[in-house]
Amino acid sequence: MPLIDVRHIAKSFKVQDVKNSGFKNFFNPSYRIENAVKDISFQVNRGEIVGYIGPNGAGKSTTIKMLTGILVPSEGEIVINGIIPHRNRKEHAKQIGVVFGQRSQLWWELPVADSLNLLRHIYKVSEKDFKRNMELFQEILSINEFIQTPVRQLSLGQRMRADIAASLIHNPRILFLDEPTIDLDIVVKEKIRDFIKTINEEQKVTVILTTHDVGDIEKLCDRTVVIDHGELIFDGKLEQMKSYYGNYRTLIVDIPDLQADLTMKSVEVMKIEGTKRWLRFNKEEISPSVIVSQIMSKYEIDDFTVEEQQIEAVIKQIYEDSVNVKKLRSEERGGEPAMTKAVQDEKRSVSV
Ligand SMILES: Nc1ncnc2c1ncn2[C@@H]1O[C@H](COP(=O)(O)OP(=O)(O)OP(=O)(O)O)[C@@H](O)[C@H]1O
Repeated sequence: MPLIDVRHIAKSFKVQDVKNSGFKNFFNPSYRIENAVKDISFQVNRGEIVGYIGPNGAGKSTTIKMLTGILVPSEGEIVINGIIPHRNRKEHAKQIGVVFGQRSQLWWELPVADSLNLLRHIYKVSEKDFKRNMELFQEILSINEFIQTPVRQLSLGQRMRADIAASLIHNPRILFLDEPTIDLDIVVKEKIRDFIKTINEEQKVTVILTTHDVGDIEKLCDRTVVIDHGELIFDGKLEQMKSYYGNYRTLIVDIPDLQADLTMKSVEVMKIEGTKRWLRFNKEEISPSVIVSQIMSKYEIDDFTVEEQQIEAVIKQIYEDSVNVKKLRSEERGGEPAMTKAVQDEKRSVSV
């Protein structure tokens, strides 16, 4: 049985229509329904680290809030280790740790040590477990450097380390992290990644994290779930994602004629820098040699290279809600769940 079972959840918000929010409509405001999450299902097994990613406004935080019991799904059902989060918040709180990157759960005026001590009493953590956890927090997060400092005086990196420690003080089985490395420098990012990896490997803590950082995904996530406009568009291993989105390549051509018009079917001009142009194409639809010969029939080419699709580029495209993602959603999925498509791709061992 999966540890986290999410079935057909949806979440809608009623929001006031800003277009009609003038004085005339003051006494009679109009509303629209914002469907933040639409029919999302996935399961997570114990010990997995899942990257939950997608462009801004895709519905990531809304999902995390439903998983933690903060929000009640408008439709569908979530069962986590036998508990329905919003129905049994108290019991659920004991089994989860939560970190929202942009908000602290610590007491602003208190030194970190006092906050951790308070949480220890709230959750009734034994002396032995508390001591062991504090040693681990020091070993990987170097928490002693700022343990006596009031939270309001911490740097963002220190605050995040303190928040992560606080979320794990009660040895939860599951950790939800919403943008845990946002705006942090690379040294702190690495510390946090090491820490997540350690608690996952040594204590089998299951982790779901949302992030905009490709490094977090590459270093931590066995599996990625991608959502866009509130819908699940991919669920699988990073490598599967590469082959799923991997039909795209970039041809970099150097054309001295700055006015050259490279409008072509199945080719998209992604970037222009001086005489260089980056042309993205689907290798199933057109080959680079055909593109080059079409260009050469009109213009002189000084140089050209074909770039392989890097995983960073794939993820970047997803974050940027690129044409690529939209195209796959509308043309290739044809209503079929993305996960099925990815698994089929793997079975067919589609080459990248
Ligand atoms: N409380 C709310 N009331 C109304 N609309 C909301 C509320 N919370 C989220 N939304 C809307 O739901 C959609 C999804 O928001 P959500 O914060 O879940 O996205 P996200 O993927 O976490 O985005 P980001 O990466 O920018 O944080 C957005 O259009 C957002 O404006």
